This record gives sequence, C-alpha cells and structure tokens, in this order.
Amino acid sequence: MSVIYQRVALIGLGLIAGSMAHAMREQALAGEVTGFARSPETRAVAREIGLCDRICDSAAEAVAGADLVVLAVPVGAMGDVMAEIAPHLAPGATVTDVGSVKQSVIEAVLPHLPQGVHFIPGHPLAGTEHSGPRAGFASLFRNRWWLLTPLPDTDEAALARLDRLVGAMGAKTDRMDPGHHDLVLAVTSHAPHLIAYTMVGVADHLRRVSGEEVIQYSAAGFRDFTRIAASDPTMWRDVFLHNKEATLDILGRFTEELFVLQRAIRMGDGPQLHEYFTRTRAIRRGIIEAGQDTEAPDFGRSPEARPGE
Ligand SMILES: NC(=O)c1ccc[n+]([C@@H]2O[C@H](COP(=O)([O-])OP(=O)(O)OC[C@H]3O[C@@H](n4cnc5c(N)ncnc54)[C@H](O)[C@@H]3O)[C@@H](O)[C@H]2O)c1
Ligand SMILES: O=C(O)C(=O)C[C@]1(C(=O)O)C=C[C@@H](O)C=C1
Repeated sequence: MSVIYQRVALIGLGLIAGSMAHAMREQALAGEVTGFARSPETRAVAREIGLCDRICDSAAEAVAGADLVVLAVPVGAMGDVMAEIAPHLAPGATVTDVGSVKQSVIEAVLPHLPQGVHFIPGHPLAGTEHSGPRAGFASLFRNRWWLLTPLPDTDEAALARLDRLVGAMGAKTDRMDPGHHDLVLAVTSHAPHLIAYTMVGVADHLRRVSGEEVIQYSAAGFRDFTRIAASDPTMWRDVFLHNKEATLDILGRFTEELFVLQRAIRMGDGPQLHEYFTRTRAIRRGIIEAGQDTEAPDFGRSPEARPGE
C-alpha cells in the first residue's frame, strides 16, 4: 500500500484510535501518526507501547500540520475537542470522527469548523468490550462496515481520499444520511447494549437473593450479555444521551414486543412462540450468510465459505 496521508493526528487513544494506528502502520498508510489523549496516564502507556510515531502533550501540537485529524473520543466530548483544535488545523485538512452517533456529533463539531477545513463524519461498525490504549489491534476493521455520513457540501476529493484510507485498513465503506444512521444503529447496536446492561443488572440484583449461583451456572447466552455489558461506561453513557430519540423509539417498540411474548407464555400459546423464534432464527442465518459475523459457527453455509475445508 502507499501513503494516503502525510500526517494523521489521532485525538483520544483508545480502542478505535489504537486499532487505526496499528492498521495504518501495518499497511504503511501514513507518513507520520501523532497522538494525543487527555489523561497523562493514557499518554504514558501510548508512549510505552509505541502506539504512534509521536505522542504529544497537547491536542494543538498533535494536529499541527496534519492532513487528517481523527476525533476518537466519547461522543459527548467531540464538540469541546473540536473547539480546542480548531485554531491549530492546517488549511485544507480533513477532520473525521469515529463516534457511534452522527447527528449530535455533527451539531457539536460544525460551529467550530474553520473555513477551508473539511469535516467528514464516520463510524466503524467494529469494536470489542475493551477500551484504552492497549485495546487496539490492526485487524479490528477487516471486513467490517465503516459508514461515512458526508454533509451535502462535502468535498468529493476529500471524501474519496478518506474512503481510500478506510478501505486500506480492511473495512467496507458505505455512505448514509446521519439521521438515518442514528436510527439504524439504535436498532442494531444501541438498544441491544441497553438490553444487555439491563439483563446483567437483573442478574446482579438476583444474585443478592440467590447467592453465587447466577455466576457459577451462567449459561452461554448470559455470558454473551455480560461481555456486552462490560463495555466502557463513559462511551455508552454518551451514546444514549446523544441518540436519545431514536433509542427511546426502539425501546418503546421492544417493550411492546416483549409484552406480546410475555402474554404468549402466560396463555401457553406455543405456536405463536414457535413462529416468532423461527422468524428470528432466519434473521441470524441471513447475517451469517451475508458474511457479517465472521466468528459465528456456520449454519449451513456453502462449503466454499468454510475456510480450511
Ligand atoms: N468501542 C467500540 O466498540 C466502538 C466502536 C465504534 C465506534 N466507537 C466510538 O469511538 C469513539 C472512541 O471509542 P473507544 O472505544 O476507542 O473509546 P476508549 O474509551 O477506548 O478511548 C477513548 C479515548 O478518548 C480519551 N478521551 C476522552 N475524553 C477526551 C477528551 N476530552 N480529550 C482527549 N481525549 C479524551 C480517553 O482518554 C481515551 O484515550 C467513541 O466516540 C465511540 O462511540 C466505539
Ligand atoms: O462487538 C462489540 O463489542 C460491539 O458492541 C461493537 C459495536 C456494535 O454494537 O456492534 C459497538 C458500538 C459501535 O459503535 C460499533 C460496534
């Protein structure tokens, strides 16, 4: 691969920025990568592990001369970070973000955007429950979607260049309207996280009644919930506070469906439960057939799709 940006500045040095740093280094996509995080401890770890070519002690220093700046902080911090770096951005630079919510980030960033600097919001649909500067790894984005939500006046050349970087890190790119993005993600990511947090909360509450059995005999389904519910509290607090309407809409629908199933159980309506679960199983199989879950066991995928056979 060849260098796509001469200098990339990563603001916030956690899972996503760290994975970008590793992926860009592996593929030699940037001439130099600088990094800044607010906490001195995070910067110290980032230096110790050589996460970037240069870790700076201020955001201003990190973005000076950068042709790409990546905002990789919790969504509630994006506006303040943009205000801080704005006077130090190079003319013609591109600023992107990786936030899990798009509309509120755009509203927070745009008022601070200097003339001649491009802002292209983005969101990699890839992550783990781990956070911090040690959590990143180069293959995180491989074969995952990275949605770009350009604004109506976005410069096409700047967009194509960012698209190229994201693709070179292994991701598949697509473009989406920011408001639509927030609704889709409320269904596929935000509401599911809240449900996992709640289920683990319920089990924790029960543990106080039933001793350690909830932990000792935790079944695979519940363990999956606990993985999700171990995700970073600051990040997820901000996601819910900044994608409020869409999340509440989906949770309202979720509650209605839950009542339907609850009633079917109470009434002993086996056919209704069976029909419902048959439909949901088809959705899972569709995701796997579309190659969206690379870690899942295969349910009847074609032999060509099974590596090593
Ligand atoms: N974790 C995921 O699964 C995932 C996936 C896709 C997108 N995202 C989004 O990416 C962004 C970063 O998430 P992450 O998982 O890398 O988080 P993380 O917690 O691993 O890292 C966040 C980093 O930002 C730093 N930070 C926080 N506030 C700051 C500020 N005001 N100024 C400078 N640095 C600051 C923290 O010190 C930390 O280094 C978030 O907006 C999140 O919504 C996360
Ligand atoms: O795999 C996980 O741990 C994730 O939850 C990653 C996940 C998701 O919901 O898919 C979480 C938040 C992001 O904004 C994007 C990806």
